[in-house]
Amino acid sequence: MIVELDKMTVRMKNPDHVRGIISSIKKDGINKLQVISDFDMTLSRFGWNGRRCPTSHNILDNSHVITEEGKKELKDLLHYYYPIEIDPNRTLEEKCPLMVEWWTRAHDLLSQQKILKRDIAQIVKESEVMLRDGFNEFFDQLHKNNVPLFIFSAGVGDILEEIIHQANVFHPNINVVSNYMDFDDYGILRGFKSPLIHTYNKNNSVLNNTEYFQQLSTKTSIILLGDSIGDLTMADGVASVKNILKIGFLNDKVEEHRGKYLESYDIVLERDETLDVVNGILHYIFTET
Ligand SMILES: Nc1ccn([C@@H]2O[C@H](COP(=O)(O)O)[C@@H](O)[C@H]2O)c(=O)n1
Repeated sequence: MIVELDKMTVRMKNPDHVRGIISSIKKDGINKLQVISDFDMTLSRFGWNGRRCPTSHNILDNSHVITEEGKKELKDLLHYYYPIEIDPNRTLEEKCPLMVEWWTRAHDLLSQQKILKRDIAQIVKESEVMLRDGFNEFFDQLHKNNVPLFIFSAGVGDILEEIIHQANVFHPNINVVSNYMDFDDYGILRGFKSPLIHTYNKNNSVLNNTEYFQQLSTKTSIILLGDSIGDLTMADGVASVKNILKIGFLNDKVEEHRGKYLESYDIVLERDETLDVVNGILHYIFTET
């Protein structure tokens, strides 16, 4: 029914279950659907031409406005904490305080760098960030069909919004919750607004009374897109979920993480830098039969 599900990059623990959820979403109709997605390494690419693409944090870290010493300190943090973030042998209880430590230290370093609000657009333009192939179709299909897209990101909100704007796909159906920069009256970065969102607290605890989801209480079918085990709780604020299809991009240390991802996500996309499968599913749901 969806040819993209036959791609070599697709793995499913229970293909019949997946087809069942997709059929239920289609049967319940477009009016009941919402998409909840992570940003970094989910809507943006993990790699291109054998090189890692930057996260929204990395875009700032590597930019011309950061001193050489600042760049080194930020890189040292990345090299220390990223392996912890993706370590399958550590528990969430172990990881959470360390993630808070990473984000806090990185945000403090960035806040000492005199970053100007007016430089953000240029910083993004000069970066190597790329949205996944097929992003135009993804954003446009959702917009055209009035399907809300909620982007829940532990990245930097100002940066990811600018990326989406520069790609000309920031449509009115999009809502973002992320870490936003706090600029003073002179437009100089002074800190980051709370609450701090890291990989493993993407749930109700950082959504203001889940006001957004309350407005969307009739949207009982969900397609969830993520690249980390932490992304699986992004839909926890939705009161009445009838159908949920969880699609996970497995980008890094694929063999080591495969088992856990197959247990957790309905569809696992291994080293797939495209949105082909998501677009195929959306196209099937949106096409009248
Ligand atoms: N200082 C930091 C902190 C985090 N990261 C990475 O950004 C990703 C953001 O999370 P999403 O929820 O948007 O996927 C996260 O996976 C961290 O690896 C960073 O690069 N620098």
